[in-house]
Amino acid sequence: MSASDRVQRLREEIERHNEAYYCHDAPLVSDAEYDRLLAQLAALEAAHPELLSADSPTQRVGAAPLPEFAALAHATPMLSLNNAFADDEVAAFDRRVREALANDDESEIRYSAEPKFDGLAVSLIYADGRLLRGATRGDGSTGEDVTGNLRTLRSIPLRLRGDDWPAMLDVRGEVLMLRGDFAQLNERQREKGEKEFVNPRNAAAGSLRQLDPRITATRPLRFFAYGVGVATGVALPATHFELLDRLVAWGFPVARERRRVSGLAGLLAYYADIGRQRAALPYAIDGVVYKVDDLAAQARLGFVSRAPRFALAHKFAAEEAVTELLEISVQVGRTGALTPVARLKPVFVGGVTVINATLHNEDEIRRKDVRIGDTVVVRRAGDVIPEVVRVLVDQRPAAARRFSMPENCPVCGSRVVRSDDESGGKGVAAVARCSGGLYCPAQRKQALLHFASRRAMDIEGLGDKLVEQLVDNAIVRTPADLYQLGLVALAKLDRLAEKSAGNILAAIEKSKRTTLARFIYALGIRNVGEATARDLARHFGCLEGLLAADEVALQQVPDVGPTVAQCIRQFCSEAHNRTVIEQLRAAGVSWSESEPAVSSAGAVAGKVFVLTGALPSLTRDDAGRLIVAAGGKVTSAVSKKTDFVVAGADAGSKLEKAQQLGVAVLDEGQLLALLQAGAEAAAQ
Ligand SMILES: NC(=O)c1ccc[n+]([C@@H]2O[C@H](COP(=O)([O-])OP(=O)(O)OC[C@H]3O[C@@H](n4cnc5c(N)ncnc54)[C@H](O)[C@@H]3O)[C@@H](O)[C@H]2O)c1
Ligand SMILES: [Zn+2]
Repeated sequence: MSASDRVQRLREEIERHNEAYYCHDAPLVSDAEYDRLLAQLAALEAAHPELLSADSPTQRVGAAPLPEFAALAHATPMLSLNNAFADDEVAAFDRRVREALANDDESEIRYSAEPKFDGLAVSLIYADGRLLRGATRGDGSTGEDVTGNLRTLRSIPLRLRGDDWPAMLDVRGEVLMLRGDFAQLNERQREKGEKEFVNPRNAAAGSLRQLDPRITATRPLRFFAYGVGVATGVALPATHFELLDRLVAWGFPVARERRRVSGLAGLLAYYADIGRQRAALPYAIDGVVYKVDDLAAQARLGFVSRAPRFALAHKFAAEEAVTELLEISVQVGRTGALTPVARLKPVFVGGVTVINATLHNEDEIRRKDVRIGDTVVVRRAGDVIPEVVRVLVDQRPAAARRFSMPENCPVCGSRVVRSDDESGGKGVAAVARCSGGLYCPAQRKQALLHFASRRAMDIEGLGDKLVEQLVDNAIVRTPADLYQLGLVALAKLDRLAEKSAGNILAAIEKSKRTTLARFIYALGIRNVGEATARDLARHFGCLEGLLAADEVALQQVPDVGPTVAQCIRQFCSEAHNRTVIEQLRAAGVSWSESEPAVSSAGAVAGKVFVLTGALPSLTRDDAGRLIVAAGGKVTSAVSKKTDFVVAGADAGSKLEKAQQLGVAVLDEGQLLALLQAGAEAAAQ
């Protein structure tokens, strides 16, 4: 293809993206991809100056205003900024400024440094201190009149404060949406079944460019001022930094993070500092902006076609990039949850090369309609795991394939089951899990630690480090293997002296005598905690009864609902788990078949207790055991069903809740008295 054809193609493609981005607030590609295309075009035009034309996207700002809005001509143009990504580009900028201002090399330039807001630029015209008109940037010389919409923003003063303002003032600044507000807006849009926005910038632009200001009024938009276009009638300060102070005095919000810095070192230090704060800032920024602070010097430096010479945008590495999704594979986590992971064509994003990105779960894949072979937008922000944000559907190849979760665990082959799950703040989502909890290598360490924990089989000394070594050296695969361990194998492990190896073997041996409740709890069945395990043990009396029970039978047990019943059923019907249970029993793990009869006559029997705070002499576990032995029940959350809250020192929200609900509150002494009374009643 000839250079002229390539230039033509690129211009058409870029114009298409400009229209989608600036006119419809719905970009088709990531900013990084767009910037790449623009850089390609600029490079071609530089190599072939004869192809350069004034209407090239490299020479213009933004896009023409939409005809739906009245056009508003800017008295002084609203320009873009020259961009830099690398430090040496910043050094070149600083050098150019010094040369143009004929500074000798000794004195450093003073700059005003500010965050680069990722929103959209507007101009606000004040006449005699009152907001007269407001417009978008448009193509730089003509914008869209959005006065009515801008009036709905609380952060834009309708009247200027003080009385030293210019008779005519053109304030330049950015309209944006705070990240928290953006997330909430998208949540609402999703609930209403309306279009979600790709990012805060597009949400802000789409919200401001509404034909009906009443809609804009419902959108959480903010304004931050960063400059002045025109000011008549009063003398302005000598520096940009002081001009920002003046804007504050007139009632405008400006960036709190702005600083005055000197020379190249000052610029780069500021860039690094804001880069560290970036993820914690309430608004999205895509870099920082450096401006020569001295306003007279700014005027001398002037402008090139589409940007001032006195300013530079130093951008952060793109947090989003576009790449190809080659395959979807499945990872099994410590708790058995299956996570689909996108295998990507390597792409540079957020400062590193990314080859995998999470797809979270099957619902997310369906919601985003991600298919194998798709071109996708990948985001990596801060230290967050890279994720697939969305698909560029118009680039989908015919051969793209849908993904479905495997029926069997890719690690151990056990059946995969789906259950509703609270997944970290994202609400309820159907999570696919491997049901081979006792057998699955992916879940081994977790399962063993739980099995050995104090309230389960109580194997003293079998902690994190040891489990790690036992599993990594393939000495132990399932809890049943623990009972086959010998001194020789154990003593070979790092840092384990013969004596402590002996202690651990003794602890393992001792754990063989247990109770049914502990054993059930030790199995680590999802949603079966200590209290439920106890209820199950009491209800069925023997393990065989539990293993044989169907979901209906399981729901006869107090507090066992459909979800818990289903979890138990799935666990017990997985053949791999049954094998491990048989091996455990064969190794000698045992309990007396009917649990010790519980007293039921006392004041405590059948009552529901919640323990909170530190008791003076009993540990919380001891108190719990005493209550259970007396036939009571211990739960963790206070509700209307709670009979007593036992509160010690530093009791917090649970005590408050009890007081709200009018639940009786006991101290340790009162609890012991109640237990005593219960025991006496039971003895009669
Ligand atoms: N994804 C797409 O399809 C697509 C299409 C077009 C443009 N874009 C993106 O838009 C951007 C280019 O647009 P641009 O020409 O507005 O350039 P720009 O956003 O890189 O820089 C100029 C703008 O910076 C803003 N700004 C923020 N903080 C500022 C501050 N403190 N002082 C001065 N100005 C500040 C102003 O709004 C100004 O108009 C690029 O990031 C590009 O990737 C993307
Ligand atoms: Zn598995």
